[in-house]
Amino acid sequence: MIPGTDSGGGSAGEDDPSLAKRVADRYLKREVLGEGTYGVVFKAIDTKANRLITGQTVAIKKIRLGQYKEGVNFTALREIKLLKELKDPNIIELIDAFPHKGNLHLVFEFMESDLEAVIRDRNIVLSLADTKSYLQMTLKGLAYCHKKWVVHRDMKPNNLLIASDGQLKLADFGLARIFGSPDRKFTHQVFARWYRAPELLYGAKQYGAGVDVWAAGCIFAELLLRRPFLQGSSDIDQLGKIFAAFGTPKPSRWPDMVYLPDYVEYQYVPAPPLRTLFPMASDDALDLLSKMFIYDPKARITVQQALEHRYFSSVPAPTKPSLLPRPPPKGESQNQKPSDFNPQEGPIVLSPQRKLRRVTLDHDGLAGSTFRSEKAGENVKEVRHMDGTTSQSGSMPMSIDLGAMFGSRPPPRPTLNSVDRSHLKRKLDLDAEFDHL
Ligand SMILES: Nc1ncnc2c1ncn2[C@@H]1O[C@H](COP(=O)(O)OP(=O)(O)OP(=O)(O)O)[C@@H](O)[C@H]1O
Repeated sequence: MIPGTDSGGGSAGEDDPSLAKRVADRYLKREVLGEGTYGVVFKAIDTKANRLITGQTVAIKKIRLGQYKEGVNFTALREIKLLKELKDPNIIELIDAFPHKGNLHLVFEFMESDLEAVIRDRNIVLSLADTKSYLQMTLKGLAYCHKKWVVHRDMKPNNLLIASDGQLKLADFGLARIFGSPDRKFTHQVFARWYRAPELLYGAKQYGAGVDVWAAGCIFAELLLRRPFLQGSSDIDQLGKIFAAFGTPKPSRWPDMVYLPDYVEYQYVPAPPLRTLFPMASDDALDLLSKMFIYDPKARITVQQALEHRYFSSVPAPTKPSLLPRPPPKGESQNQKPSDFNPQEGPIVLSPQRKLRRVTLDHDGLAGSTFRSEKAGENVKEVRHMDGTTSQSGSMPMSIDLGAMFGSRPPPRPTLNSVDRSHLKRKLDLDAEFDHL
């Protein structure tokens, strides 16, 4: 137990404000590391890690409680206590959690880098053994949590953090469940869609560990391709991209599909050979990928089965974590990511006519019309069809041109600098606020 905090099993300072202040005093705030879906993250020094070690670097995620104020004390803190009990080499350790000044502070072990930085770093060459190692650590972390009945639901490469010893650790476990589905208007969530399983995209309310397997499959694919695999610009487009890659599912292949809340029928397209999408992958890698991308979540491979797949026992053996190639630690390269996002680049939207209810024009300076999907209320710039035509509503072509889907260079991820300067402003404001801790 942490000195100066309660010993009764509750989160530190949960019901005693002076105790919360004492806990907050324990952490010396350093720079802002970034801002995510749930709040801003700071680097901090733990001045009282334990009697022997002081000055341990930690990362503190400060979660704005605003909208959760009513319910967070009981449900969320109880869930967070459960997260504190998750201890595994491939799970980021939640060291402490305490409320302070209306915010919830989650204290994590500090991590030097993340998998997104590895994938994006063009100076890094990833061998087959390196890819195998990163995937294996991802699956091991998932296997531990699934055994404890915790589903991540928000797996993506920037949630896979990398420690100084090369160990990959899953972060943000359980936060989606505790704090609800994040608001998709945040840029972060736009990317989360690329890793979302088809059952989630079809609006499944009840889902299982299979959503994490699908996301891990997307991450595996991204490691092989060195770019995000299925980059949908809306939920509808995401399903279109998935079906273009793996063929439109027939109800015989996924019987529960037609009962999902947002189910719509897509025109049938056959699956191209997987090998055409991953020309460099080994046969074992392709076999595992195909099992992680099975449509019916009940038939999809489990994480444990994936770990036992022959891909992991065949040569080459996974690289030892300490020998894995890594980008420079945070701070050295973090803020120098090139901005290559082009907001003028319209997404390709493949959407069944039935999905469309309303199409509005907007005039915010970016080219094209605004597409509003009935399901998610998402606005998408310009509806551009596979044949190069554009339209505002109605008769959308149902043909899928794989060349258009996979041939062209995908739009790169936006960076903070290029798309959302207001985030930066908010970060700085919060930075000042944290000084009062
Ligand atoms: N334990 C940690 N150690 C070091 N840096 C961290 C840690 N946790 C988060 N960060 C960094 O803080 C920033 C914000 O992280 P956060 O997890 O809140 O959002 P994100 O991963 O960027 O997006 P999302 O919330 O959508 O997952 C990121 O740059 C992330 O790498």
